[in-house]
Amino acid sequence: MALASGVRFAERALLRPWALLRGTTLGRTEPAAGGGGDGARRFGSQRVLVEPDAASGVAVMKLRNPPVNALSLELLTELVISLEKLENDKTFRGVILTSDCPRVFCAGLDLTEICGRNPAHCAEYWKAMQELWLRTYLSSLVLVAAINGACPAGGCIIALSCDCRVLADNPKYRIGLNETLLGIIAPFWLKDTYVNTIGHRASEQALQLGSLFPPAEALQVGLVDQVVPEDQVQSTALSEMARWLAVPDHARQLTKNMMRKATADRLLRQRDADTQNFVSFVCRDSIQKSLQAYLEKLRQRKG
Ligand SMILES: CCCCCCCCCCC/C=C/C(=O)SCCNC(=O)CCNC(=O)[C@H](O)C(C)(C)COP(=O)(O)OP(=O)(O)OC[C@H]1O[C@@H](n2cnc3c(N)ncnc32)[C@H](O)[C@@H]1OP(=O)(O)O
Repeated sequence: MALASGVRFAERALLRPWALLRGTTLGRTEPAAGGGGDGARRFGSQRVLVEPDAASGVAVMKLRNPPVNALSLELLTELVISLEKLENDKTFRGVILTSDCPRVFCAGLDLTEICGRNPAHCAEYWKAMQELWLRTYLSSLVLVAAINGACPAGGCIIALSCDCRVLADNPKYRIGLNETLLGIIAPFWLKDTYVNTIGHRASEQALQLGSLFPPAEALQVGLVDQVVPEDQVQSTALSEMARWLAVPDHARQLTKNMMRKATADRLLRQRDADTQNFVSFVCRDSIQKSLQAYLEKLRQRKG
């Protein structure tokens, strides 16, 4: 997507979010299969499908950026806008976040967005990543992640930003922050999110080792709240949602804010410096070589 450079992503997203979606179809509304009234209409964009149920106040948001839901700039943008749209519609109190791609929830950062790209592009990309994290982490909605596939790195961060996580019981669906194995370092706000979820010692170990946990271990360490057979992920996510929605919104929202604000504020205070750090780090020759080699390995693994 060719975006004018030099203008901050967040400013543009807040002022004219639709302008970011050149070449996408966000806002399109179409009847859901077998659906009838407004509550069954779905909307969304090319890469984010939203199935709203006005009656229950819950929307299912599906990532569909095949083959692996890598977080491209377009996907990040569309996620932020879809979430904002639901936040602004008082009909909705909860969102179930899941994948429309088989076997993968989200493969994390789209490495092609930071490999062989210029610093301006990397900066724009990183600002979009920050924006998505801030929006999800502080969302007033109840967010439940229905993790129906592999969930490494940036995928794990999206899941950790939700209020609750349900993981399908499949040994291939591993979850965790594996950045060190790519030769990169999770920034402080990813680390903080990890620590807030599984505690300091477990994070220290898992972050350094780049651990990707299979379901039983993910449950044991507290990375996910439930592990269920694959065909029960959605229904369990809905049951969890009902449990969270049974709490009065204002009390739950204020409590969420109390628990998360300090972590988010830490990034808000130094967002530009964090972007600078990211750009200067990923643009180093040595890091570019590591990323290139990792991408190459992924591509060859397939054959
Ligand atoms: C002090 C300074 C501080 C600054 C800090 C800077 C560092 C910032 C760190 C930011 C934190 C976040 C980091 C990340 O998210 S990095 C991405 C990590 N992701 C991974 O390691 C996952 C890699 N992918 C996989 O393991 C598998 O693809 C997966 C298990 C997800 C699915 O396996 P499957 O067998 O189903 O699919 P394939 O492996 O065959 O993949 C299909 C094609 O997709 C391409 N692919 C996969 N992952 C990515 C990706 N993340 N980005 C881009 N492309 C990806 C893969 O190459 C295949 O492509 P081809 O079809 O062309 O072969």
